[in-house]
Amino acid sequence: MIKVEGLTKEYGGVRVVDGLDFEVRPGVVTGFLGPNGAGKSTTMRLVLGLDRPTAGRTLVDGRPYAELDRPLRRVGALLDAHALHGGRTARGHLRWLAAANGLPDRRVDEVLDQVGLTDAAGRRIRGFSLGMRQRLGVAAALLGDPPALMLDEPVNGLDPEGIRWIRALLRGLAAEGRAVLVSSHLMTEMALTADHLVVIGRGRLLADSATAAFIDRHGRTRIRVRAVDPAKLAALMGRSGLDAQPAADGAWEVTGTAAEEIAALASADGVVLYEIAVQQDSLEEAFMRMTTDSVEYRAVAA
Ligand SMILES: Nc1ncnc2c1ncn2[C@@H]1O[C@H](COP(=O)(O)OP(=O)(O)OP(=O)(O)O)[C@@H](O)[C@H]1O
Repeated sequence: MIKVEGLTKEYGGVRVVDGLDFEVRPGVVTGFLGPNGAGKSTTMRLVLGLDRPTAGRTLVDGRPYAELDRPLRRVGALLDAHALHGGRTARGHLRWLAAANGLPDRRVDEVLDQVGLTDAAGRRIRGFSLGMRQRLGVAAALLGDPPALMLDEPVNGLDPEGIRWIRALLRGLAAEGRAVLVSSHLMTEMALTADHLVVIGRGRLLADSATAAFIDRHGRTRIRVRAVDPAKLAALMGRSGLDAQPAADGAWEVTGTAAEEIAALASADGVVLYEIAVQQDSLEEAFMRMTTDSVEYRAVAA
């Protein structure tokens, strides 16, 4: 379990993380979302003790990172896939990490296999594609078989097959009871991967809820209807007082009411419907709706 308590970080008087409180629970993939510059990477760096908080604290298994004995066994992290020593081989890099953390050498081959890099194990990292570097970073995070994982943009640079692989991996790790925190800008991917979301903007907590509940709360639900006689439907929509907008294809989109109510209205008016569909906003739409203020603030500040 990872805990963030009253976490605040200022750089040169600018507050980039502002009183954050949240938990990353075991058995769940928690998506960490926020517009560019919201403070996600800074928060992860603070959890890993790579920087000091201005106020507040972060805990891994109830202890600050600096107090962890063999930290790779407690929390694995993928931060910046570029920050690798290019002259080393993949296996050499992992062996060095394993040795530094008192981990057995056999873990190196296990994690290379787990991330699909066995065939490239003897190659120098400088020749790796971004996708291969991401896989190597994931291997390093898994090396200590830790109960908690933090991955910053792990799908960055991965092809569709790689993205599916990460999704399955993260879900599998959570299913094993691990706490998984993952940031990404790919909303469709997050909607498929994360059970829970922590959303921040300007360093502050904007939402901490189940993914489905977040979409319910911040997204809109539209009922899309089409009738055999479009003119009759248009007249009904005009009279109904509903929040209805015509779509380009002759359909109408209605918000703020239930599908049953529209069906009943149409039936009472003799309007024959041949399409009635409930459409919910995607995670991306819900996210954009909730973070607009945050984005605007930064645009002005910039
Ligand atoms: N070492 C540093 N010195 C000064 N400012 C910093 C430092 N690290 C981060 N910042 C600033 O803190 C803010 C938050 O950055 P951070 O990288 O944590 O955001 P992010 O949410 O991860 O963004 P992105 O989605 O773009 O990766 C940014 O305005 C950034 O410029």
